[in-house]
This record gives sequence, C-alpha cells and structure tokens, in this order.
Amino acid sequence: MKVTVVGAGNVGATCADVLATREIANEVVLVDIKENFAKGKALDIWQKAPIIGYDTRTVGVTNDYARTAGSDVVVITSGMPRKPGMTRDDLISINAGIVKTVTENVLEHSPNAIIIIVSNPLDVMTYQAHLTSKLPREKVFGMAGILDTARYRAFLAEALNVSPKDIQAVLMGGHGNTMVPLPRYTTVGGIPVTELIGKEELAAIVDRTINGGGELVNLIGTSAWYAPGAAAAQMVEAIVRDQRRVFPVCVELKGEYGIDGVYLGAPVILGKNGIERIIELQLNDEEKALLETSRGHVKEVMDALDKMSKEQPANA
Ligand SMILES: NC(=O)c1ccc[n+]([C@@H]2O[C@H](COP(=O)([O-])OP(=O)(O)OC[C@H]3O[C@@H](n4cnc5c(N)ncnc54)[C@H](O)[C@@H]3O)[C@@H](O)[C@H]2O)c1
Ligand SMILES: O=C(O)C[C@H](O)C(=O)O
Repeated sequence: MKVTVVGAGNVGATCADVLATREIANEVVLVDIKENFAKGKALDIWQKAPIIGYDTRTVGVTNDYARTAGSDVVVITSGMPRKPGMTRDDLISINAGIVKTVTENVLEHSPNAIIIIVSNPLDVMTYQAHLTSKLPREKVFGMAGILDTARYRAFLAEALNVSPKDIQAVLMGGHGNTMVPLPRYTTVGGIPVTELIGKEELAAIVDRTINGGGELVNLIGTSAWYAPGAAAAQMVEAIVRDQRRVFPVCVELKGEYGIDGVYLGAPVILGKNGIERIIELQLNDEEKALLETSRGHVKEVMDALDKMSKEQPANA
C-alpha cells in the first residue's frame, strides 16, 4: 500500500511518522512546497526505522507529484494553521487555494486515491476538495471527529481516573465551536458515562472539548499536531487494512439526519472503499437542535467559499 501525505509540517510529518512506525503502509511519500523540507523530514523518519524497528519506506519530495503516482490514500494537511486570536474560519481564503491546487495535483497522478482532508476550516476544506475532485463522498472526507472525541475521552479518563482506552464516544457536527459531543452515547467500559460523573463536571468536560483546539493554540502559539497526525493515520489504517472501524468523520450528508448537501461530522464505517456506510443515530430534540445550529454555521462558511470562488476564479 502506498500513502501520500501532503504538507510536511507539524501535522503531516506526525501523520507520516505514525504511518511508518506502525507499518500501516509499505511506502509513505511526504510532499511539501517548501524546498527540501519534506525530503529532510522523510529522511529523518527513515533513519528512525533501525532504532524503533519498522520497514515502511518514507520518501520526501518538493512538489514532485509524479513521485506520488498510484497512491491508495492521500492525506492533505497542507495549509496555514491558526495563531492565538484566530478562528479556524479565518484560514478559509488562504487554505482554499492550497487545497484546490493540491487536490488537482494529487488526482492527476493518483486518480483512484481516497482523499482525507485535514486542513482547516476542516468541513469547508473537505467541500473544496470535493468541488475540485468531483469524487463521490465515499472517497473524499475529512478528519476531525477522531481528534475531537480523543480530546473528550482524554479529559474523561483524567476526571474518572480510568484508562482512556475504555472510554467510547461519538461526536457530531462541524469541527468548531458548534461541534456536538453526545454524552448519551458515551460509555466507560460499557457503562453509561452519566452513571459515573456528575452533570456539571460532564458539562465542563464537554465545554473544554469544544474549545480543545483553541486551548492548545493558546498554549503552543500554533495548533496541535500529535493527536491530529495520529488521528489522520488511524483513518488511513482503517482504510488500508479494511478494518471497518466506526469513527466520526466529516462527510457530505445527503438526507441523513434530515440534512442535505452539507459537510458535517457523523459516525461512519471506514473500510477499503473509504466510507462504507453512514450511521444514523436517533437523536433527541436537544441533540437535533445542536446539530441544526452546527449545520447552519458550516453552511454559512460553505456559502462564503462559493462566493469567494465566484469572485476569485483561482479558488473555483
Ligand atoms: N482537522 C483537524 O482536526 C486539524 C488538526 C490540526 C491542524 N489542522 C490544520 O492542518 C493544517 C496544517 O497544520 P500544521 O500544524 O501541520 O501546519 P504547518 O505550518 O506546520 O504545516 C503546513 C505545511 O503545509 C505546507 N504547504 C503550504 N502550501 C502548500 C502547498 N501548496 N503544497 C504543499 N505543501 C504546502 C507548508 O510549507 C507547511 O510545511 C492547518 O490548516 C491546520 O489548521 C487540522
Ligand atoms: O484548533 C486548530 O486550529 C487546529 C485543529 O483544528 C485542532 O482542533 O487542533
């Protein structure tokens, strides 16, 4: 299996490193626009192989998409991260152009690839990749839900003093302040979380999860990468090993949850064909209202992208 990761910055290099260390692919090609940057990162990961003990070959290139030819899965992380004081949506104009160009280059050499978007604003960059690639929703989707639920699970594990491995959760909606964590669908070793934690403490954890990306931006000065890179690699693994894992993924909803034509996080089954199935949960009225708010926000930003594309055809 061959996997390409575009963007050799913090998230892309971490994703490539996890893919190699866990031998998820035979070959990982790292691409960046910055001269020699990807080459250096890929070489460093390859030189770690004898120490840790893996044989995934990592190769880095500067914008040479011919070297990515025949990739089975492509992860797009290229683009600007936000800085303190910015929202993810502030990145739309710069990152839309990058995602468009990169998607075109990727498809020219790997027309059958499954594409996973990571660049922000995530839901709308996934829409951009779809507009450019015209791929069906099963083959172009975004990573956010695994990261957001991982944050939620980590906070819960800390509060309950249990292993994060035993916390199962699902989360829906856009990757931003309107995301919809679902405590009703959160369990700890099979036990509903509401039986183990008080309402107020749980509400505080949900709130911290919603602001989880911003918390790290304020601490680091740029956005997170260890958990995001590992989350994207976990999606790649589910696809290349046909694991049929159940993950929240950003996907175009076409009637599911009564929503049409909007990119939102929803639980799906991920396997060799990409999205194998979208799972429809029976949401209660409160959850439906939160999802509707999230839909409204993401749709506004999608509309902003459409408007921008008309005004600046380079982003069309
Ligand atoms: N979906 C998520 O949950 C999630 C999580 C973390 C970060 N992100 C987003 O991922 C993106 C990358 O974050 P990062 O921390 O790795 O940033 P970074 O600045 O460390 O790396 C980005 C890399 O993209 C490269 N790049 C820019 N334009 C390119 C192009 N046209 N072709 C190839 N490479 C190009 C840059 O040279 C840079 O090396 C940001 O948009 C960030 O907001 C999303
Ligand atoms: O917060 C960001 O800007 C990056 C990413 O979306 C995250 O949630 O870590």
